[in-house]
Amino acid sequence: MIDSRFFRQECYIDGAWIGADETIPVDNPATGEVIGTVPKFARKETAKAIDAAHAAFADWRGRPAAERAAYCLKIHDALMANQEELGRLLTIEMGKPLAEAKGEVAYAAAFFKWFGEEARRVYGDVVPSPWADKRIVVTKEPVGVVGSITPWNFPTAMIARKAAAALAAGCTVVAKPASQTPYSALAYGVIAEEIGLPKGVLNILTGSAAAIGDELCENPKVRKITFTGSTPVGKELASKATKHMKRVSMELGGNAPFIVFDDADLDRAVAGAVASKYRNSGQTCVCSNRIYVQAGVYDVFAEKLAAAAKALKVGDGLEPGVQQGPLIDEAGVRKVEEHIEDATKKGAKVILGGKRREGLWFEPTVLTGVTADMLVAREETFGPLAPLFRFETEEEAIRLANDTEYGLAAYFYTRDLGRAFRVMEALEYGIVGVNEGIISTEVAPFGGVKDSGMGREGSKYGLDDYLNIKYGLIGGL
Ligand SMILES: NC(=O)C1=CN([C@@H]2O[C@H](COP(=O)(O)OP(=O)(O)OC[C@H]3O[C@@H](n4cnc5c(N)ncnc54)[C@H](OP(=O)(O)O)[C@@H]3O)[C@@H](O)[C@H]2O)C=CC1
Ligand SMILES: O=C(O)CCCC(=O)O
Repeated sequence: MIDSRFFRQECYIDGAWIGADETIPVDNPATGEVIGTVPKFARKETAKAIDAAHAAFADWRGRPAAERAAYCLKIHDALMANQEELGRLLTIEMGKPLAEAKGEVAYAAAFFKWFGEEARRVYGDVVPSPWADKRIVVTKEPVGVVGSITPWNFPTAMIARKAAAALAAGCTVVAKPASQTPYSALAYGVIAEEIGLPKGVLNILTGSAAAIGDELCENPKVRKITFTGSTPVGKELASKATKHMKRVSMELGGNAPFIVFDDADLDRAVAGAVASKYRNSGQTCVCSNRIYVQAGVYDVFAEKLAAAAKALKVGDGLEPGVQQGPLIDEAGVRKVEEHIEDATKKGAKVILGGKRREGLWFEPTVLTGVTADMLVAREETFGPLAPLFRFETEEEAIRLANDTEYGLAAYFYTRDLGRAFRVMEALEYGIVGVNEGIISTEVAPFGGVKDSGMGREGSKYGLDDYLNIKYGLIGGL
């Protein structure tokens, strides 16, 4: 049992906490211990939450933007005031090191601040009219009830990216977190209660993913589906959402290339690769998945990366100084093993790590001699495995980097300004880090192209995903 007022084992629907007979156990990936349960709700309870959000919508959208902004800022303040406690809860259910978990809480809070500020800047337009006696007015309106489904790897921040934009825009929300990490999400219910957010504006429910997903997609009162998670589930949800022509935002899988050119600042590239690859033990959709290194610096880069990765401290995320927590579950560990096994069978060499440790930990791993025919070139590993591919020319690097159905984040390192622009423009990705391994910030648009999804989160563009445009023609002047 976790000693925290944020630890709630019931769902938050229409401003009330509701339990269930049927529950889902939740464990701590570092210890394997069951830390609690959450309700296993299905369609009926989801419909109830949707009704609550629908009933709350008219009042919420009608409030002045400044009032909605004030609530967002209160959520920001509550997250920051409880950063340590919420960070611990996140580490216990998800496994990431406490420093990263606290960083995630601050990252989540930043979205509430950003969108709270943006709420007051939802401008419209007056379009020059082609008629002397008519005027054209364009306004923006909240889309309505939003159904949000989020993954386990950023249980606090992924809800924030969606709910902050939705609430600021005037939408109400029904949020379904991942079953493996529900408590960080339910903590928003405690915050909503404490700051007096009107009931029904934010509802959080746990349970059967398929049943909740179906109700969110098929219930016509929901006007938008926003999802972060795997590409197959995202495609399924997007296709179901077409039944009622709902708006959709999809933040899906990635297969990020990380390119190191001969002219790169190698130490900077190594630091960027470590940050990008091993953040959250490799469990992010923007983690570099394929590291392409130009032939002239391949060996020295491999050596430096292995040395840096070797220094990472692996252990329970609550232990001071730990930088690599456990993976989320056994399937996650098996996927890393499978990628290593496949690569070594086809000729790759393990120069660091390569093995799991007792429990769900995996050693930070570096592979050399990796080629395009290996599994790791095509699939997202979602673990602490850095595969190094060798390339000769800029054209080859771009071709290899783009040779994937994904298009979320890409990274490259060069000191040549012309190359920086050329390669940035040639990469078919929604996000490109040039001489930078960490690209996330609430002020920039996060999102992908191709099978990595559609829509943008964060930034001034992030609000548009929650707004409909209305054109008014006023005649008879
Ligand atoms: N883009 C990203 O950030 C992420 C990408 N991934 C990728 O996906 C792989 C699998 O991870 P996984 O957690 O299984 O990702 P999923 O896409 O399965 O899960 C993400 C969210 O979707 C829910 N969900 C699952 N199935 C359905 C469904 N049929 N209808 C509605 N909602 C559903 C999950 O609920 P529940 O937890 O209850 O099953 C969870 O809340 C990872 O290894 C990684 O490659 C994973 C997480 C995040
Ligand atoms: O993995 C994800 O789904 C999101 C990555 C977190 C971020 O950097 O915003």
